[in-house]
Amino acid sequence: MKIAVIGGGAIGLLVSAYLADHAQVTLYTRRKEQADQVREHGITLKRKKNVKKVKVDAKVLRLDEAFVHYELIVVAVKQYSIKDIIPYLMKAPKHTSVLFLQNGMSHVTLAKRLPQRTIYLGVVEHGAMKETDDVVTHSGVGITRVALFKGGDLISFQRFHSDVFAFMQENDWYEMLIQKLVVNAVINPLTALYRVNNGEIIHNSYFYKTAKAVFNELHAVLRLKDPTAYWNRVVDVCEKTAQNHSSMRKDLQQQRKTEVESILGYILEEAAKRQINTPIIHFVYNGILGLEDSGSEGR
Ligand SMILES: NC(=O)C1=CN([C@@H]2O[C@H](COP(=O)(O)OP(=O)(O)OC[C@H]3O[C@@H](n4cnc5c(N)ncnc54)[C@H](OP(=O)(O)O)[C@@H]3O)[C@@H](O)[C@H]2O)C=CC1
Ligand SMILES: CC(C)(CO)C(=O)C(=O)O
Repeated sequence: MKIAVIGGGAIGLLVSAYLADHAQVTLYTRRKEQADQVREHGITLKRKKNVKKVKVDAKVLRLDEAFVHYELIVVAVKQYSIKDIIPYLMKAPKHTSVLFLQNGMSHVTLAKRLPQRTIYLGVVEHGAMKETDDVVTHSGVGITRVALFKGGDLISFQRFHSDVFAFMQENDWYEMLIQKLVVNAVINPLTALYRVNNGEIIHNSYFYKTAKAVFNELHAVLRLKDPTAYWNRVVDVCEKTAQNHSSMRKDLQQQRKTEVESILGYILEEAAKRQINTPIIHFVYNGILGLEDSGSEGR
């Protein structure tokens, strides 16, 4: 089986390295230097004390790429880069399946426009850190959940399964994405604003109150079926990743754009449609955009 992975960031490198055990993987990068590096040296995958070099082909993503030989294209760029990838996917064959692996919700609208018959949405519960263009650290072992978004179910993701890189097939893509969205909407912006590790959100009683207030607004907007279960999931992720910096905190520390638009921005759009007041989410959202704009967290 031939698989194309678009985006040589933390998740693109991680997924390419693990899928290469089961398939012929080509990584499509934005920069030529990275494609050359990966083609020449492979991907170095680090997990605890294990270091493994994996051979993976790599190319620069170009508009004349037709993706004709691939059964699956995995999209592993950030939410805000998806719009740049769409023109490439529009040219890919209709019979090639596409899997999106983003946090947040904005990609769902864009995915609807694609000509491909089969589209999957995925949620990555691993932690990954890109060290250099060809080195990735698997910093937290979790699972990857995959749900069919449209079309006939053509790929069994179980075939890519391994002990430390497991896949779980889900039935309801919306429920799967919303579960992750709620976790990211509470933890990521607050840890980034307060400049704390994930655990502090529940261990500091003042931050806990704000987290609960954000959650209550999320619940009002999304009308969560079982709010206690959703809240318990937020607490559980804070416990399990207590020492970690959230991705939004890291993005601000490194003066990069965050994914706040596709996380809180999505919630605010839904709130506006349903005419629900969400002052706390507005406050947090503007705080993140303000920090992004001033680049002040990096100092
Ligand atoms: N990292 C993690 O632990 C987790 C991440 N996720 C989600 O996975 C998604 C990807 O995140 P992550 O891998 O961390 O992000 P990164 O920022 O590490 O990687 C994004 C990659 O996309 C590449 N890219 C951007 N535009 C293009 C383009 N036009 N063509 C080809 N490549 C392009 C970038 O290239 P360049 O380097 O040249 O800019 C970069 O290598 C996000 O939605 C994130 O929320 C989910 C769970 C965990
Ligand atoms: C689960 C969590 C909050 C872990 O840090 C995450 O997905 C992120 O940081 O984006």
